Amino acid sequence: MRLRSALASHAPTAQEIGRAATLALHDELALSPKPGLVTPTDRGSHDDMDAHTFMRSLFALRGYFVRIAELGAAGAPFEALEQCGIAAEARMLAATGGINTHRGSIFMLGLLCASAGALAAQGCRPTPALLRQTLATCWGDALSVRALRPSKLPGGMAASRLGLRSASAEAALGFPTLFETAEPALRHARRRGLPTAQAHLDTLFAVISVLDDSNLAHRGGLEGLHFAQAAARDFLAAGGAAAPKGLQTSAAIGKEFVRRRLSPGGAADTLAAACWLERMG
Ligand SMILES: CC(C)(COP(=O)(O)OP(=O)(O)OC[C@H]1O[C@@H](n2cnc3c(N)ncnc32)[C@H](O[C@H]2O[C@H](COP(=O)(O)OP(=O)(O)OP(=O)(O)O)[C@@H](O)[C@H]2O)[C@@H]1O)[C@@H](O)C(=O)NCCC(=O)NCCS
Ligand SMILES: Nc1ncnc2[nH]cnc12
Repeated sequence: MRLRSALASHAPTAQEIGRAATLALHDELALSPKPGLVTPTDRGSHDDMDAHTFMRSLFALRGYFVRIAELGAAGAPFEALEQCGIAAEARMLAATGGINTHRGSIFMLGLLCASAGALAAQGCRPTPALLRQTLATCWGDALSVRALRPSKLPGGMAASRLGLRSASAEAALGFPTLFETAEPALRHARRRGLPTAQAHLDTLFAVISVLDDSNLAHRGGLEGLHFAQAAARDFLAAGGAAAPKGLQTSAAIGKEFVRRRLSPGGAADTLAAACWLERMG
């Protein structure tokens, strides 16, 4: 077998899996402009964090993603993943001075890295279909039980109060928004030949248009969530980032998000997870 095809077909190591997660978090942070979210030049709807906060956070998490991939490869139970995730949250909070930058990504990307580790232990590459199947097979029951537990987080409590699908519920269903909306949107944008920033922006808006983002619900209630979802649908219906006035329209939506104090943190995490899937491809 030629070296190139052999390298292309090898299962990734825990180091490669974890490194891709750290790079994917940077892919998301680097996207600019982004509606209501932190970018290298803008705090969006946040007074308590900026790009430096996120950089300190993602550096603090680089060992976590490798470790949780190793746990997945070792067939660890959910409780071990949970303890690893909680320890990572503590390191995130220590690095950010107590600011919650990546709690959602610690959860979503952590579970994806664990699934990729479990697949690699079988010599398999982490395709979207195999990742979703592995997540359900290895930890689906525990995730379903977790989703029934009342949330202690502002977003999760808002999601529960408003009858929305929280991050835990999304995980228990095998991250449908990631695998059925974000990954296809990014793949389609690449096939259209869009440059990376436009491909990522269209993917982010595709996620905002369908996700029960508990950050939006916590900050703006159902009205705020539905406003954001409708704005995202209209943006994509008008041609998205590649439309003649795409970037101006995106900036105008961002201005209105900031006026309403809206921040789609869950959509940002889902974009990062889609970037990770692409890097693992
Ligand atoms: C695992 C948990 C985190 C799940 O708890 P819960 O189900 O209650 O989750 P949510 O509150 O619904 O969401 C938690 C974070 O996940 C992101 N998110 C939001 N909606 C969704 C969604 N529908 N699907 C997927 N992910 C979603 C979001 O995280 C991002 O936003 C945060 C930053 O934005 P900001 O507005 O600043 O957020 P806050 O600080 O909360 O608001 P302000 O005070 O500033 O106004 C940041 O976290 C981003 O990542 C949601 O915030 C929980 O059970 C848990 O912590 N478990 C322990 C760890 C564990 O079990 N790990 C398992 C193995 S890895
Ligand atoms: N860039 C960002 N801005 C605000 N919240 C986020 N959560 C994840 N990424 C984020």
